[in-house]
Amino acid sequence: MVAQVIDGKAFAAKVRAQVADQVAKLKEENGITPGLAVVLVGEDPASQVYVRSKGKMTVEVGMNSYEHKLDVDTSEEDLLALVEKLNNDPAVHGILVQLPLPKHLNEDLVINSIDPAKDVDGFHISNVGLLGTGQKSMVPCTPLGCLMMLRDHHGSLSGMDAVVIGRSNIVGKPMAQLLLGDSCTVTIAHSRTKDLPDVVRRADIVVAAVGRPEMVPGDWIKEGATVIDVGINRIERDGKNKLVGDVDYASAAARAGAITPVPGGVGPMTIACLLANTLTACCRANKLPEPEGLTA
Ligand SMILES: NC(=O)C1=CN([C@@H]2O[C@H](COP(=O)(O)OP(=O)(O)OC[C@H]3O[C@@H](n4cnc5c(N)ncnc54)[C@H](OP(=O)(O)O)[C@@H]3O)[C@@H](O)[C@H]2O)C=CC1
Ligand SMILES: Nc1nc(=O)c2c([nH]1)NC[C@@H]1CN(c3ccc(C(=O)N[C@@H](CCC(=O)O)C(=O)O)cc3)C=[N+]21
Repeated sequence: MVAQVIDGKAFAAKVRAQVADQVAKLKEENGITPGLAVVLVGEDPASQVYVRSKGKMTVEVGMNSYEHKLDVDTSEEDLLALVEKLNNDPAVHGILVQLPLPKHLNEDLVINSIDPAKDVDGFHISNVGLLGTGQKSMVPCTPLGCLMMLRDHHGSLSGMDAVVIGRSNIVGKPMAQLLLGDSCTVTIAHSRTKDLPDVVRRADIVVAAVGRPEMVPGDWIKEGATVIDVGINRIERDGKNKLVGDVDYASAAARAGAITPVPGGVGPMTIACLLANTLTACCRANKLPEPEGLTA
């Protein structure tokens, strides 16, 4: 089987166009412009790239972008004070604190200090609890993007066997919750999983979120399965810097029914969903109807 390529880049452009339409409508009919604040502590080069491209796309869909770049040795007190200021700023509808934070800062404490209504990453314990109990919440962007692509490709996911490799709070766990919400039979695999190849071979849907370059080979993939590759790994090959996923693309594409590429798959969808979440947060804050098709 030769897999159909799921074009995350094109899908993300469609989502952003939908967001842009709604933003224009909000401005025209209600005089409101959604605002997204992104906080970056330190100078990690990869994080700087993401923050820059988030800012650019935020402006492209007609929203206001507020970037806060703090010194690598910023104190927890100062960071919490900035979050509090953004919580109280009516022009800010979404707040994202770029992770990972430098080691001296308590990530859980900082994330849980964000107003849950502005937590467009969906990482606040209150949003995690709402998602886990099937209530309206802010849904983490990367898993939401993966779910949108899966629903678009399959229609219903009901009854499918899904294996999520990775159990992080930002990808693996919320991804599993969303798949369960769509009535998949969900297995969460991790570094202690026994017989990972056999576990993956059972899956109709494989979501790989590990952070190990090309770890999943094609012979783990059931013929015709759908493969969603979340991994973003920078490697050097033939003297060149390359971006690869957690899946060995060539061998997996030879067996899968559909597969997301890296780059151009999950990454662009993550940013599109961040903008969608900011729009949703803005509508909720102003007690306006929520955009359709942009939430889980
Ligand atoms: N495209 C996008 O928008 C995004 C991409 N990413 C990328 O996704 C990847 C995962 O990110 P994240 O979830 O934050 O990573 P984490 O490092 O937080 O989690 C990795 C998970 O993989 C598991 N794992 C590690 N080694 C193995 C192994 N050999 N076999 C099975 N499982 C293993 C770990 O298990 P254990 O818990 O037992 O240690 C852990 O649960 C990274 O490449 C990251 O860059 C992340 C966010 C967004
Ligand atoms: N609070 C927080 N929220 C996040 O959502 C968050 C975070 N912290 N920290 C880092 C990870 C990673 N992440 C990516 C977003 C977009 C691409 C992306 O657009 N990737 C492009 C390629 C980009 C490139 O070339 O480097 C692609 O896959 O096509 C990748 C990774 C969001 N994260």
